[in-house]
Amino acid sequence: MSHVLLEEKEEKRVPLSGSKALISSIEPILQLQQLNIYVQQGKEWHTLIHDLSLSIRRGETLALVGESGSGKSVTGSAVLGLLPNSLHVGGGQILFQGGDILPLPEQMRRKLRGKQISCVFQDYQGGFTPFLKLGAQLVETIRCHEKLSNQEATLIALKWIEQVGLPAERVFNSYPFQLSGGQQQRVALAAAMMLKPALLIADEPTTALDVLTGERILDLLVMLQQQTHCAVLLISHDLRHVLKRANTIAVMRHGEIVEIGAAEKIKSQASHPYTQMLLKARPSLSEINVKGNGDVAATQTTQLAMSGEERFA
Ligand SMILES: Nc1ncnc2c1ncn2[C@@H]1O[C@H](COP(=O)(O)OP(=O)(O)OP(=O)(O)O)[C@@H](O)[C@H]1O
Repeated sequence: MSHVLLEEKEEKRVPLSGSKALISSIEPILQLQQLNIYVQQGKEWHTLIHDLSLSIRRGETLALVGESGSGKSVTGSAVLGLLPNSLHVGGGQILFQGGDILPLPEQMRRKLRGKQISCVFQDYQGGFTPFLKLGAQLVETIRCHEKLSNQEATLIALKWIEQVGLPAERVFNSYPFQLSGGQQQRVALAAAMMLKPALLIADEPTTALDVLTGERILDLLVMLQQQTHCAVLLISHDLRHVLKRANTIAVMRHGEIVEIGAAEKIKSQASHPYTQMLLKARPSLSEINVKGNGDVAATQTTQLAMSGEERFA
């Protein structure tokens, strides 16, 4: 299918009212159908991802979880069209808004990335140029994809910095190193969402952050997703961390999905022993008592306004 067709479909998108009930009536934004990815070792190709199928609808979050090395990031990279040369998609389809994007030339995949399929990674610093002010970087990204003047792009960038809970003008005029990790991840989220993508791939967006900052970033991600109704592929090694934020959970092990289902069902009736093991793997944040001035329940702490590390000094 052509890129033009993808853009036509993009324009015909119907915004949802936020009701999860509406989700099922809309065609999937992303569908992976029996995806197979191989790695080259010497002269041989070995299977890394085997017959992986999943789908995410508009307004839905699917969490792809599993232990380190299970193939989550490779799957996300395949959707983004960013697989390294040593890895190769050897079968299956990646349907984006109904069309298989695997056969598209790199130039078209690049156009999709950032505009219609965006991403945030664990390494938020890697996403920014260290010696350029953040505002200039956001404006450049916007103008790369939209025919807008500098002034128009600046207004959008300022709006989105504010949207992620940061003081717009100050952050706009800051270098990345002048912000904390949590603040930089907020700006990375603004950058990922400001072009209103149909699909956001969030690959371990909280792993490099402390637990409470990570919780706030995930809450922010959910809030932005509800505003924009994009589909989210949330990649995490921590099942319990994503349970309450995802509609669907897909559990990966050794390159295969071993269990997939509604988050509530996975939580209460996980059938695969590996899923059950992940559920027992570590306590949820709500079960951790944070020691501070007296014991403070972590769930309460996350509801407090941005504080400490995240407050813009
Ligand atoms: N460029 C590469 N060349 C060869 N093998 C790779 C490459 N990238 C990843 N792999 C292999 O693919 C498998 C899946 O890696 P992947 O990064 O997707 O795991 P993951 O589930 O995302 O793990 P983590 O949670 O640690 O990021 C691993 O065995 C890894 O060694």
